[in-house]
Amino acid sequence: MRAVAGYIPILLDCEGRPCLVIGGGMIAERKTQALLEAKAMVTVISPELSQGLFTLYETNRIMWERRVFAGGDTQGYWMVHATTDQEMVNQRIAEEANLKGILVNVASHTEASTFLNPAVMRRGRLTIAVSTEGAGPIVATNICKLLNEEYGDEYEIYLDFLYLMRAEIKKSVNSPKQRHKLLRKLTEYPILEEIRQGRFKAWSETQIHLWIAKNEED
Ligand SMILES: C[C@@]1(CC(=O)O)c2cc3[nH]c(cc4nc(cc5[nH]c(cc(n2)[C@H]1CCC(=O)O)[C@@](C)(CC(=O)O)[C@@H]5CCC(=O)O)C(CC(=O)O)=C4CCC(=O)O)c(CCC(=O)O)c3CC(=O)O
Ligand SMILES: NC(=O)C1=CN([C@@H]2O[C@H](COP(=O)(O)OP(=O)(O)OC[C@H]3O[C@@H](n4cnc5c(N)ncnc54)[C@H](O)[C@@H]3O)[C@@H](O)[C@H]2O)C=CC1
Repeated sequence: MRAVAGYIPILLDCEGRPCLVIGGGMIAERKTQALLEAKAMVTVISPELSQGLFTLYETNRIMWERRVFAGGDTQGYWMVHATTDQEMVNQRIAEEANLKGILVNVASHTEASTFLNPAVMRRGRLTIAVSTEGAGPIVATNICKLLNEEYGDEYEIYLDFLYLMRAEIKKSVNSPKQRHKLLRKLTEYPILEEIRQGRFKAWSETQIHLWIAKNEED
């Protein structure tokens, strides 16, 4: 058994990157959907496709090579998902990708993967990813459902506000020490409460600069 906590959670920028999904069933469809949401360029290799994948192919959202996996197929890809129902094939895909240093996820065999897909919940700029390191994917999904109730729509508005303020502070305050002070102060400001109570109005540019000027002096 693998020791626990052997993974580093990271967020990957997949935009425009060539990703390969091998297999065309429901699991391939789920992994493809996630890749498309992250704006990846997806190719599927499989003799057949699920209805959902076929629709994506017909609408030119993915490329499809209608055949079984062959040695060398992973060449040139940035990331690979092995999702066939043939464990031996999935293992071969993993070995090949590993030799080439390509990120690989094996749906049928956690230990053969170089990365795992956590359960995910999103609220605008907030992403919460939950992993059980493969022990219980359904438990991970259930924890996400609980978090989904805890972190409501107010976080979307709140993080958009923080994003804007952070960008302004980075632009107009040169000293790193001052920037840190301001960014810390900003998170102490009761914006979330204001949003929850329906009292929050987006700050104008003048308001933002006044706040920066006032808090820089303190
Ligand atoms: C290691 C990991 C690798 C990976 O796929 O990245 C993995 C591995 C395996 N899953 C298996 C089974 C199931 N997985 C799900 C569901 C999900 N699985 C996901 C992730 C992960 N699954 C990664 C670790 C996550 C973590 O850290 O906890 C989710 C969270 C995200 C996603 O898939 O993107 C997604 C939620 C979908 C959603 O929320 O919609 C269901 C339920 C369902 O499908 O409804 C079942 C059936 C019930 C059961 O078996 O528990 C099997 C056995 C296969 C077999 O029996 O042959 C293996 C292989 C093994 O155990 O070795
Ligand atoms: N990680 C996860 O979240 C989960 C993983 N699984 C695992 O994922 C596997 C796939 O699940 P499903 O999509 O439901 O299976 P499925 O049977 O619906 O789809 C398998 C697909 O692989 C294709 N295929 C078979 N041999 C191939 C080859 N040599 N080359 C290319 N494509 C090939 C088939 O044509 C089919 O499209 C399961 O066998 C299971 O081990 C299952 C549930 C959840």
